Amino acid sequence: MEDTKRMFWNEPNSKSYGIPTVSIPRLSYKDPLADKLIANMKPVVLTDTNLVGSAMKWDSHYLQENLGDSPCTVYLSKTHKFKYFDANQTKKCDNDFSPPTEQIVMRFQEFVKRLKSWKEGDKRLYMQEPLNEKILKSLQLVNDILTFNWGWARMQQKQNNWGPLTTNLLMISTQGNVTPAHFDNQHNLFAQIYGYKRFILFPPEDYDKLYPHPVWHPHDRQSQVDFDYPDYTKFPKFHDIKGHEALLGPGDVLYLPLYWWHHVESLLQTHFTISLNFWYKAGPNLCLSDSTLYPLEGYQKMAIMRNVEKMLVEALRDVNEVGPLLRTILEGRYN
Ligand SMILES: CCC[C@@H](CC(=O)O)C(=O)C(=O)O
Ligand SMILES: [Zn+2]
Repeated sequence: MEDTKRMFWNEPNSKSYGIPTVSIPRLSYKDPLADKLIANMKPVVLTDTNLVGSAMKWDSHYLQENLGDSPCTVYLSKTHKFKYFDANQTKKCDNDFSPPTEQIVMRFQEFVKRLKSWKEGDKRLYMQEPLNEKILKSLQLVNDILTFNWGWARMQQKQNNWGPLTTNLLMISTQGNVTPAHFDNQHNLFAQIYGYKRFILFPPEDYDKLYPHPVWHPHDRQSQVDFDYPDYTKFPKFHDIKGHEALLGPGDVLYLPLYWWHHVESLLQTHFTISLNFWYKAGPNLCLSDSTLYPLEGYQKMAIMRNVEKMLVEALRDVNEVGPLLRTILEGRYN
């Protein structure tokens, strides 16, 4: 197994996918440029927000003490990839969809036990559980959460017109796990608590280079391109992709704008990584109105493309008719 590990990972413990990247700016949250980047929906790493300062003591022992018998959702994968899928969308796939990961619920203490004994070659583990009353039984943990830097988070939410906070997802991943390239339709303040994660981001307008699965597919919002073995015949434009890269360590917060693609991996410096995200719904500026500025931004065009695709699936009923109809509109008229 050792060789496999070496094959995939070169120093410093991260894969090289052969994708040219530029660094995402790392700024103090006090730097006016930081707020400017966030206002313009550009990614930025903030180094000193203290957003989850009270969680910096969260290690497996502390969390076991405070989450012990709480049920938590754990994904298992035979590979290092944890590609999200919506189990409710498999019916349109006439059973040729095989889930790439297993989802099980186990007591947190059981998860920690398996995490600690995990070794290369075992099924990989990825615990992903929203912080809510279901698992928050310890006053100590509730107090930690109450002492997050909510003032700063709320100020960002307000001044950037984000919608409501929907989720704080607690993530605990075995080293080397990868969340393949996808986008979310929420703004994200991603806080790294323990260990290191490497992000490669792509702007919304790279939609054509990342070939997302169709909107009706269980892997909606996920790129079809396997970054380890890209199929350049099927996905030729992936050749021209350029990324924005950031290495996140304990205390760092990445502002990951709505609809920005991201590929995320837990590095090998530590046996596991701990992260907590803050997902905010999109604000009203996603809807077109009299005050909309033209030309439209990449994320606005992405929303339009998704709405058109969804409308066609709805209207035609048969997903196999969507392509031919779009080609009829396009060929000889718009190309
Ligand atoms: C389930 C969420 C996974 C996370 C990426 C990662 O840390 O592996 C992500 O994609 C996000 O926070 O949006
Ligand atoms: Zn995501």
